[in-house]
Amino acid sequence: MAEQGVPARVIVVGTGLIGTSIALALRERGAEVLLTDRDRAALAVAVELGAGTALPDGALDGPADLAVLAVPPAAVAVTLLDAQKRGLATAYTDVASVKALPIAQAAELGCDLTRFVAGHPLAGRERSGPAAARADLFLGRPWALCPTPGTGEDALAAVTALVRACGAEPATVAPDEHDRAVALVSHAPHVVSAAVAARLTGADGTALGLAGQGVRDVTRIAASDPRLWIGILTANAEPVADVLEAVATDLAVAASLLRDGSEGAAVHVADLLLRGNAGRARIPGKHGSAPRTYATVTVMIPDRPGELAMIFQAAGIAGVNIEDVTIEHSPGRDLGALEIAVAPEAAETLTAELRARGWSVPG
Ligand SMILES: NC(=O)C1=CN([C@@H]2O[C@H](COP(=O)(O)OP(=O)(O)OC[C@H]3O[C@@H](n4cnc5c(N)ncnc54)[C@H](O)[C@@H]3O)[C@@H](O)[C@H]2O)C=CC1
Ligand SMILES: O=C(O)C(=O)Cc1ccc(O)cc1
Repeated sequence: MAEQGVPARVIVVGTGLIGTSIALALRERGAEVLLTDRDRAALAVAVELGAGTALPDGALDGPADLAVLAVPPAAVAVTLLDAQKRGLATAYTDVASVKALPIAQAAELGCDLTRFVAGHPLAGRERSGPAAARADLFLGRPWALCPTPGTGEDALAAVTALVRACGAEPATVAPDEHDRAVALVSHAPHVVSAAVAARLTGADGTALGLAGQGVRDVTRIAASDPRLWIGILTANAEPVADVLEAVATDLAVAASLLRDGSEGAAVHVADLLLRGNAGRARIPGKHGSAPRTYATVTVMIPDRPGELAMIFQAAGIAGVNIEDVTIEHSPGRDLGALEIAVAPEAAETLTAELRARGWSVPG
């Protein structure tokens, strides 16, 4: 039985990364979840993972509390119309990364918008498909909701309950404002990441062998599915183009200043780097809290099975909470530098504990 406040019966249309992650989160809270996808293999994997059971083709014994449309942006409106014609649920939501266009398309198709609340979880991965799904994907993450003036209260309550059941924080925002915001914090960064990664297609072995954590960080999201992303970018074209033009200006100015080579030019390049520091510091920390500065403890780790687990165990014994970790691999060597972010007051305790157990903590 579903836990208190969790929608009892939910239909998920589209069992890819996001649909299956939502389904897994709901199953953990005891909800009944019915799944459907036009790709039979994606549906079969989601069922196999325990995300729910396949939605029968015929009539249901009554509408579900909620149908979640976890399909690409261009498919949201037609999928909503089809689901409403079948009477699948009493309330509907989607998860598309763009909001204004799918809502306008749904209105044009004559969908019942009183029962639809457009949504967008601000959590995801660079991998697609049900195999990459995780029940904890949305924990502590914002989830934008875009009710319109005609949205029914019951529908809003049902979708808000879904968001909370997934462990996320609902954030109400107008569709246009949402699209401008995500152009800045998600869509334009995606194109910039792709542009940097695209330079690597012509890189030789020497350059690739020298690749460190920086280029890995900047290009992580460039590994995403281009078919999904072209749909996102074209559906939010103007706001994304605005941000890209501003970034392009900064880059062009930096390039010409570097060619100039004078001391005055370097000061202007430094100004961009300082603005970068300031912008980065404004990104909220975990669970939307104010950004926090952590201390980094760097420990050299041999590439051996179980090494990381032992370090985490040592931190636990020392009573130190690990906030984040990154591993910097030395190309061609069986050694890596593990950077552990901890509260500044815990850095000394962790360093002493690791050294006492034989690890090398330089500095
Ligand atoms: N990938 C990410 O990190 C995030 C994606 N989103 C949004 O979530 C939605 C789904 O994205 P992903 O799960 O990443 O994609 P995905 O490619 O993993 O899954 C999409 C699924 O929808 C199915 N599908 C496509 N058209 C369909 C239709 N007409 N009827 C039934 N099923 C259909 C596909 O077969 C596929 O299984 C997109 O709208 C995307 O903008 C939102 C937040 C994060
Ligand atoms: O992989 C990541 O870190 C992401 O940022 C994924 C992501 C992709 C699309 C969205 O609409 C929201 C989040």
